[in-house]
Amino acid sequence: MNIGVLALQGAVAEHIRSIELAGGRGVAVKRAGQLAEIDGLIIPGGESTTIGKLMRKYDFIDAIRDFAKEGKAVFGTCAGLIVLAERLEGGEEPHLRLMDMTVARNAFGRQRESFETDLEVKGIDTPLRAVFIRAPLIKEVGEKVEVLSVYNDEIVTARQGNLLASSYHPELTDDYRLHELFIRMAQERGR
Ligand SMILES: NC(=O)CC[C@H](N)C(=O)O
Repeated sequence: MNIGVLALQGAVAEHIRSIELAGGRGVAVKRAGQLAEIDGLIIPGGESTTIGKLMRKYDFIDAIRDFAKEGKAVFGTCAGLIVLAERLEGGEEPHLRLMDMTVARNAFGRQRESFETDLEVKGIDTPLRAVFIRAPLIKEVGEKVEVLSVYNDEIVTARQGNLLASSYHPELTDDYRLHELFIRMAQERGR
């Protein structure tokens, strides 16, 4: 499976490493034309406002929306989750509007800006090591969205068909099982 990582800003090399550990081929995606060559796309963590601006500038908005509507898999991590959301709290302009969820940015506040924890995730047999960095939270989801994990009663991993989202950074540890799950999602389209 060729898995692209949107390479406009953020944690690109780390995702490529995790994709390769999970048995996929990682590709840095810098132009919208490259979407034709990949089976799944990861939108990395970083700064969502910046990623959104660059996506508009380099014509990625409609291109990624079409890619997802064809049934190809898309995975947003941290800032990437914010970019996937249909709605953002605080009246901020959403970006791709693909996943039926309302997201709060920087939802952990200053005291707990960054931390690591072990998370139960549906579909993964033992807890996943997760790194949260100024992480967003999913405040509300539509009926097509399946909640895959919660942390302190808040939703931090979710799936809607071919779309996957995590509040945390799964690429900053050696635990690449969420990348394995995503590669399986990308394979489902190929059948
Ligand atoms: N680690 C991250 O991706 C942080 C996301 C950042 N807080 C944002 O709003 O874009």
